[in-house]
Amino acid sequence: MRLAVTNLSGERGGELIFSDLSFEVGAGSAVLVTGPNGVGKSTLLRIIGGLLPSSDGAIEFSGGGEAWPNAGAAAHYLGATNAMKPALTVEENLSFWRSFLGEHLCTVDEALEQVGLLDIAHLPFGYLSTGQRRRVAIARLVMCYRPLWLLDEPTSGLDKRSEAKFTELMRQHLAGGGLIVAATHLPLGLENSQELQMVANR
Ligand SMILES: Nc1ncnc2c1ncn2[C@@H]1O[C@H](COP(=O)(O)OP(=O)(O)OP(=O)(O)O)[C@@H](O)[C@H]1O
Repeated sequence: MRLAVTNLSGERGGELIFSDLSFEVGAGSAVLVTGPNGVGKSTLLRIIGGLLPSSDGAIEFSGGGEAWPNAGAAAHYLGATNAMKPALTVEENLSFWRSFLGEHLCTVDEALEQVGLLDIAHLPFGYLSTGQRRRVAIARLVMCYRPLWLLDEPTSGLDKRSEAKFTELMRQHLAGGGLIVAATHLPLGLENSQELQMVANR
């Protein structure tokens, strides 16, 4: 599988944020998107995931067959807000995502075990600390398969131990032929990665 981004432009609120951006990433590899605050890293991830329209250029996802016909279908998107309902328990949130996403790799309990949160599965998501919330969102990635992981500041709020565990999970994903595009201000500890430095458009 391969993701190719060619001459991509993105805008927010009618204003051009970046233009002529091109890169490719293949199976087993990661792209780390870096650059100053506001340069458009999150915007880029959201455009690749099909959550925002591009204003120009092309995004091609090849080799995914009928199951993954485009980048949006092939992607898990881990954004800043974690995509969980605060009033539902951790277990209820992940059970919803498991039935919604399909492509099961493991059960809810096994996913929570992987991020070390099985003991708080009964708590409402809204009670959790910042780092615990992030770890529940990471459990979603390992519970249901998607070849392309789009990660927005994935280690934000994680303690050292959780960060190391997440690096291990990203390595496993890459070793299984997965792809990662991550916006980050911090190194993620991945060997098979290239950096895409975004620079201000204005
Ligand atoms: N809905 C919106 N309307 C107008 N401008 C927006 C909107 N959303 C974001 N922006 C602007 O788009 C620009 C790019 O934002 P984006 O979140 O992609 O940056 P980023 O590189 O991810 O920043 P950071 O490193 O702070 O996370 C910023 O200047 C932001 O203020």
